[in-house]
This record gives sequence, structure tokens and C-alpha cells, in this order.
Amino acid sequence: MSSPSIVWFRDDLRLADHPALRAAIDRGEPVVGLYVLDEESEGIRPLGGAARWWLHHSLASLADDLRARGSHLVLRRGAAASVVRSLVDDTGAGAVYWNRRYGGPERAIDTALKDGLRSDGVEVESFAANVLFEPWTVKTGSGTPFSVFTPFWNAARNLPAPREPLPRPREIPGLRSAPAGDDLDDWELLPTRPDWAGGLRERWQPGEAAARARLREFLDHDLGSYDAARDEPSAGATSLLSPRLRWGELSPHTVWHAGVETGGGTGAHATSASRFLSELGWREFAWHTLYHFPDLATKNWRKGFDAFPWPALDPAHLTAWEKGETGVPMVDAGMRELWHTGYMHNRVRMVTASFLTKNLLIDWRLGEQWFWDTLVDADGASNAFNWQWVAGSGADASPYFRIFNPERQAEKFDPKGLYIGQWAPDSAGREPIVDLAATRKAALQAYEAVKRAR
Ligand SMILES: Cc1cc2nc3c(=O)[nH]c(=O)nc-3n(C[C@H](O)[C@H](O)[C@H](O)COP(=O)(O)OP(=O)(O)OC[C@H]3O[C@@H](n4cnc5c(N)ncnc54)[C@H](O)[C@@H]3O)c2cc1C
Repeated sequence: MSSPSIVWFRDDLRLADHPALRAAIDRGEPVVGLYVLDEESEGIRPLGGAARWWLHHSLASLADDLRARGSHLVLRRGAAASVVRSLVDDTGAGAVYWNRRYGGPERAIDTALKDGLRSDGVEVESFAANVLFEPWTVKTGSGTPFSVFTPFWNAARNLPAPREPLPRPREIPGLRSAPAGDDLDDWELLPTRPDWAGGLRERWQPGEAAARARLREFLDHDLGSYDAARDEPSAGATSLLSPRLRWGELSPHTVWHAGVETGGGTGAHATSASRFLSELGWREFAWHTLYHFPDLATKNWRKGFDAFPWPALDPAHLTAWEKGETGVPMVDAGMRELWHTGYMHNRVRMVTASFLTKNLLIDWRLGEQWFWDTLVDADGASNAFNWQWVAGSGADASPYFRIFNPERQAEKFDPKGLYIGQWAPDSAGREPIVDLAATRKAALQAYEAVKRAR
């Protein structure tokens, strides 16, 4: 009788550079892949609509890849701990392997499950694979977590370099017949009525093979102009790797080493490569912050910001922002790009988030939730981290209260109006729903309460 190894896939929907999968293959018994759609465990945040769309396609691709190499992906739905246990019972598995996750509720589930399975005699091992630096290894001189990016990243860079990525396995021995599982279509991850995913289908191809192709294309063709053009939303100069990293179709190690190798030498290419690698550093910093502050999506990271006097919500303003009908062209263009494609350029994310929190004085949590529902790259760390950074409640070195002026941002980063022309050509001649100068002043006044609370 064989005693299979279960590989529990989570935010790592790939075969290459997958240490848990590698360990399972090395154990020499049949390998069973598992993905659990967990909408029941305490504290697990339900996925947003755009994320569900991506997940569906990425799982389909992973299942094909596993099948082509001799194994299976079993899909089951329910509270993760009991689903994993029941698959262990069904298959007589002797080992369960996974790559680590860093959110608070996720860690609680994984730790309890590891202890429980081990005490039943099942081998359980977890691996570092989804961040370059384990969040607890980057510490200040006094052993505390970092609260500012630059010293965080300097300290991380002084640690041993990220390991080389593991090769993609050619063969993965599986059980002769797959254990029972759900049909992916029955999970209803895709929208039906209405089907709003047309723009997502046009823009994206989820799955590991497409992710690797995009990485190569970006490094071979676009990297040289990254540093100069990365802030221009119409330039198409950024990597578009965020959903691929979010879903783990690429590991950060793979991206890191590919970037280091391509960016050698001097000149624009090298400057761009080092800028690109430091953007990966922001992703690391977001996970570091979430690990040490698990309530990042719900509570102000900066305690003093609890004193910020948010006025009563004007639901019409929130709806105008969500739909890209504010009459502020840069904001409307961004919000429509988001709705149509499940993505928004980083510069415009900052402008739209600033407009919501500073000009409309709407709590950052409502914006975070909208992005959570509409972004294909929405993740537990980066989304909340960046919302708090823009709102002023987050981990930011800046001593002042940052307010982006959407008109000046458009002049600077979309000088020919190409981005606005693509997404919100009708917005330019319209009256904004609020007066930008007056609302800016009101935001600064509201911030006085935070200063007093310090
Ligand atoms: C309000 C707001 C919300 C955001 N929500 C998310 C989110 O849910 N998920 C997400 O991945 N990014 C988020 N970002 C960060 C950033 O906008 C995206 O990572 C970036 O636009 C993705 O495009 P790209 O892959 O072409 O980026 P590139 O410029 O090519 O950067 C390469 C990679 O670095 C990482 N990265 C770059 N900037 C950041 C950043 N500021 N914070 C964390 N990682 C970064 C991403 O993994 C990205 O794929 C948010 C930013 C803001 C201002």
C-alpha cells in the first residue's frame, strides 16, 4: 500500500519553484495536489469577484499541468482544516506539505492543522516560497519589525540573498485514479448574469505558462524603459506581474533572479532593473507589515489615526467614485480601467485612493473593499498596506499628510491625455462632484485632530 503525499496548493498555483511539491516528489510516494475553496474558516476573507475569476482560470491551468505530468489536482470546498484531514483519511496519506502563508487567520489554521496531523503520525512540513525574506527574519537593531520601507529594504538586502528557484518537475507520480473532488464549474467562480468579465478576458491570460511568458517579454523588451516610464499610465512600461505574483503562478524568487540576471551591466537597463527589484521590495514590506500587524485591512496601522474625524458617509459620492463618474478625469479614467480590466496602474491607484480619502473624506476601508472586489491582484497585504499608506494611517516615512492633486498628476504623468482619452474621454468637460481646493483644505483641517491625538 502506498502512503501518498498531499501537496496543499494555496497562493502558489505553479509547478516551478514549488518547494512543497519538490519535497513531495522527493518522498518517493504518489503525489496528490489539493486546492481548498475555504469560505468557512474563521477570519478568512471571502475572495472578491475579480479574484474569483482569476482563480478559476489559474486552477484550470494548474490541473492541466499536473495531469500532463502524471498527477491530479483535487478540488474540495469547506473549512480547510477538516478538508485536508478528510483527504488524508480518504487517501491514507503519510505526508502533507505546503508553502507558508502569512495572514493571521491563515497562520492560525495552518499551525493547528500541523500540530493535529503530526500528533496523528502524519508528516507535515511547511516551506518558504511566497516571499523572498521570511517576515520575522528582517529586524531592526533592537529586534523589532520595521515601520519604514528604506531601512527595511536595506536590512533585507544585507541578509543572505534569496535562494535560486527550483526547476519545474518533469514528472509527478500520481495515484492511479484521482480521489473524489468537486467540478471546478460547480464552484461558480465566474460571473454569469451579468457577465462582467469581458474586459478581463481581453486583458489577461491566467496560468503559469502565460505568467512565465509575460516575465520573459517584460525583461527582454520593456525593462529598459521601466525606470523612466513606470509612472506614466499610458506607457505600458510596467511588468503586469502583480496578479501572477498574487496567485503564485510565479514565485518572487523566480522573478527576482530573472531580474538580477537581465539587469546586469550599467546604464538605463541596470537602473531600471534595480528600480524593478526594489518594487518587489515593497511587496516584501507589505507582507512584513501584515505579518506583524494582522489587522491591517481593518484597523489603522498608526494608532493616532483613530482620531481622524471621518464625516458621515455620502453614498452618492462613494458610488460616483466606484463607477468613475466624479468629473475628475484622472480619477474616472482609473476607476473605469479598474472596472473594465480588473487592474489599475500604480500611479492612478494612488490618485484615486487619495481622492476618495482626502477629497471625498471617505474612510479608506471602503476604498480598500472596492479594490478587494475588483482587482485581479488584490491580496491581503499589498492592498490594505497601500490604502493605509495613501490615507495617512499607514507605514510611511513622510512627515506630512500626503494629498495628491489629480489635475497636477494628470499634467505630469499623462501630459498628452492618452490615458484619460482611452478611459474617460467624456470626463474632461464635466464639473467635478466636489471642489478640489476646498476639500483639500477640509482634509488638512480634519488631520489636525490626528496631530492633537499624538
Ligand atoms: C491603493 C493601492 C492599492 C494597491 N493594491 C494592490 C494589491 O492589492 N495587490 C498588489 O499586488 N499591488 C497593489 N498595489 C501596488 C501596485 O499598484 C501594484 O503592485 C502594481 O500597480 C502592479 O503593477 P505591475 O505588476 O505592472 O507593477 P511593477 O511596477 O511592474 O512592479 C513589479 C511588482 O512589484 C510589486 N509592487 C510594485 N509596487 C508595489 C507596491 N506599492 N506595493 C506592493 N507591491 C508592489 C508588485 O508585485 C508588482 O507586480 C496597490 C497600490 C495602491 C496605491
